[in-house]
Amino acid sequence: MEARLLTPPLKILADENLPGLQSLFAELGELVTAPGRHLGAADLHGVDVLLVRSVTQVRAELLQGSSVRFVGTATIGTDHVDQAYLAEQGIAFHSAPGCNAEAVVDYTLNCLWQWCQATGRDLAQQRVGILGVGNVGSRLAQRLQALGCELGLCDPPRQRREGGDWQSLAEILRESDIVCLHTPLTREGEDATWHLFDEATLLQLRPGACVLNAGRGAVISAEAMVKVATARPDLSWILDVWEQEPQIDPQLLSHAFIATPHIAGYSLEGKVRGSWMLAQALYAWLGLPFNQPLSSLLPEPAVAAVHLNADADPSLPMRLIYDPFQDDRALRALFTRSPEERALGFDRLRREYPVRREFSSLTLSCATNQLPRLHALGFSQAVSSAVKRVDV
Ligand SMILES: NC(=O)c1ccc[n+]([C@@H]2O[C@H](COP(=O)([O-])OP(=O)(O)OC[C@H]3O[C@@H](n4cnc5c(N)ncnc54)[C@H](O)[C@@H]3O)[C@@H](O)[C@H]2O)c1
Ligand SMILES: O=C(O)[C@H](O)[C@H](O)COP(=O)(O)O
Repeated sequence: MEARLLTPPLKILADENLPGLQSLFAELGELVTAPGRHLGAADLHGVDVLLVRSVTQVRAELLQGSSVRFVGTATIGTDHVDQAYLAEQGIAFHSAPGCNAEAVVDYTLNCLWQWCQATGRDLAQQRVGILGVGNVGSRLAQRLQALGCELGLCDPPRQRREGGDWQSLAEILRESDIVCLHTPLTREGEDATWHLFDEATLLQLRPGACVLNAGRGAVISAEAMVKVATARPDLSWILDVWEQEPQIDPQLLSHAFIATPHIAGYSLEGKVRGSWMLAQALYAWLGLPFNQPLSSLLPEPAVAAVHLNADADPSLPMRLIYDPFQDDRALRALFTRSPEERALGFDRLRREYPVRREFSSLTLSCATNQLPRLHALGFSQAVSSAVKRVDV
């Protein structure tokens, strides 16, 4: 148990891209915001609590000699934080496990649906291999299974802990039409994922397969991916994360079927839930009650209910919520510019990301027999007369 050394008023430094800051943290003291990518030791003068996103490297170089006692990251991934150093220094650390997992699943289903449409496939008929079956992977498995997809699951740490029916990476590569990567980025130990997909691994993909990476870029070697994509034009790539963000290899981008700027988890719900989970953790650490419900931070969605007519395209509600090609076009448009401008543009696209709601924010009714399939995709079912309905 960590000693609680702090009592309000506190000085809190937070990434300017965390939503809900005023409402969640302002009463604890002085709240200062800054762009996270370039935070340096000089910014931490007198700071007690540091709240970051994945773009801030939280390591000894940043924290040495600082007054910070609590670090929170409003993200699922924690590879940007040296947790061993924090523990050694007695600095409390909290992340936001699962905060944007639903958003990543929405993104993944939407992109896979688009890929199937473009290549004349039926998503329900595909065999999907999922690598990393945690908060994201297990939700994805549930929704794909409800759609009727055949699944292969690979998660060696869970396999060792729980036993049961799992596949090896080699089996996933050999048997899957679609391979989805949802592992953390780790560099040490028997499950290390850094460059887990090198040239030899990628060459084992079955003909015509699609790889989707919404985990961390460096789980696939970018160099190997360019080589294999060039040699194997039968393969498709859906990439939300990139080795060396915010720099992206233009060659790799040119091979991607869908390319997005690390926004798979960027639903409004996901981002707000991240901040809210940090507030819960900080209040608990301070020994203070925290009573703010998550719902108080979320506005009503612009469209809360949709009725699909008999001839409506069943992918319509997915596209209504989110069109990955909009993000894809915005990212590719940066590539007429210099490398420096592209990197700045990558961060700008993320900073100014438009409001995107989760599938579950939309209640569907339907005049066709598509309803069970749409509900399996994650849309809500109950139709209340109180919600605004749009007929399409
Ligand atoms: N693109 C985005 O916007 C976005 C959003 C959220 C999370 N992420 C990334 O996705 C990752 C997964 O998220 P999550 O919430 O499911 O995390 P999680 O920790 O709940 O699950 C990760 C799973 O991967 C498994 N795993 C670890 N090493 C593995 C290996 N070598 N092979 C197969 N499985 C392995 C773990 O056992 C665990 O079950 C995060 O660590 C984060 O880096 C990206
Ligand atoms: O790990 C996560 O939660 C996601 O990758 C998250 O969406 C990262 O977003 P960022 O913190 O870079 O804004």
